[in-house]
Amino acid sequence: MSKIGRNPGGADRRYLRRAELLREKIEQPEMYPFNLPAVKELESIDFHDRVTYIIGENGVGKSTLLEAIAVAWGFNAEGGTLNFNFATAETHSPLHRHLRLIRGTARPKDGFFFRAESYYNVATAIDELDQDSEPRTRIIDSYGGRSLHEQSHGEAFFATFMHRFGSNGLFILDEPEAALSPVRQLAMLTRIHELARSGGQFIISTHSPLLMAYPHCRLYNLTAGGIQECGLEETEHYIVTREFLNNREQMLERLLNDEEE
Ligand SMILES: Nc1ncnc2c1ncn2[C@@H]1O[C@H](COP(=O)(O)OP(=O)(O)OP(=O)(O)O)[C@@H](O)[C@H]1O
Repeated sequence: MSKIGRNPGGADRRYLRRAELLREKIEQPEMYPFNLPAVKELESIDFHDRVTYIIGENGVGKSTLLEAIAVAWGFNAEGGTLNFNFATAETHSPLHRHLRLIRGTARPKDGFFFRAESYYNVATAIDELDQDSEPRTRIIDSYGGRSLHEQSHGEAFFATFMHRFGSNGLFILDEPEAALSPVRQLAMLTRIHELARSGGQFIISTHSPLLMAYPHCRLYNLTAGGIQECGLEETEHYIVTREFLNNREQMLERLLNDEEE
């Protein structure tokens, strides 16, 4: 079992310090989500005061872990702020009931659980809540004023990060790069920096080597062997991307193994 590194000494500005798995209460360890390799090996995970990245192969359990942390904190399983409580499908795992969250002394003033896969449902929930409300109390105004459904996926995601995310917030983001161009991903790094400097704490699951490049961070790699802390340049995402950009011709030749047509 792995016990993930503690934060070094100094002032602790984290809202969420640690998540611990309460293994003794698990009744069916052979069932999802307890049978996921990353969960099997998890004991506790310490969060960075600015950004904690959760990375790993498709299907390793990143969304499951992030969702459990978000739900244990009080967020809606399908995403949004702490005020959202809609549910289009009850598909979230019971992992949150087996997590103990160790909170900091400071309380966040803002927060958002963003998950790319169900952001459509958040957009619908906002439209519905705004349908009968006074113009001056419209929720969408805090997202930039334009229905998220009337924007492209990338525009809607980006409007949320730029307008809705505020100071002193806890932000849990599951694959926020899903619809963002490389330029927007870089702009998102700037936004993360602004928010982190004004008291924001982020937990981000991502496949993007651009988005995982924020330097004030802790990066955890979920693998079949458990969870390992690593540096950006040790990640497969960084290594494979660099290899490809530096040796595109050779890699394509190997990948496509072209025969005369
Ligand atoms: N409700 C469920 N019941 C059973 N298995 C599930 C359920 N939801 C997800 N899984 C399985 O659990 C594993 C982890 O899924 P999860 O979505 O957490 O992976 P991920 O690391 O976020 O993947 P990706 O990078 O593709 O988003 C997958 O093999 C998936 O098929």
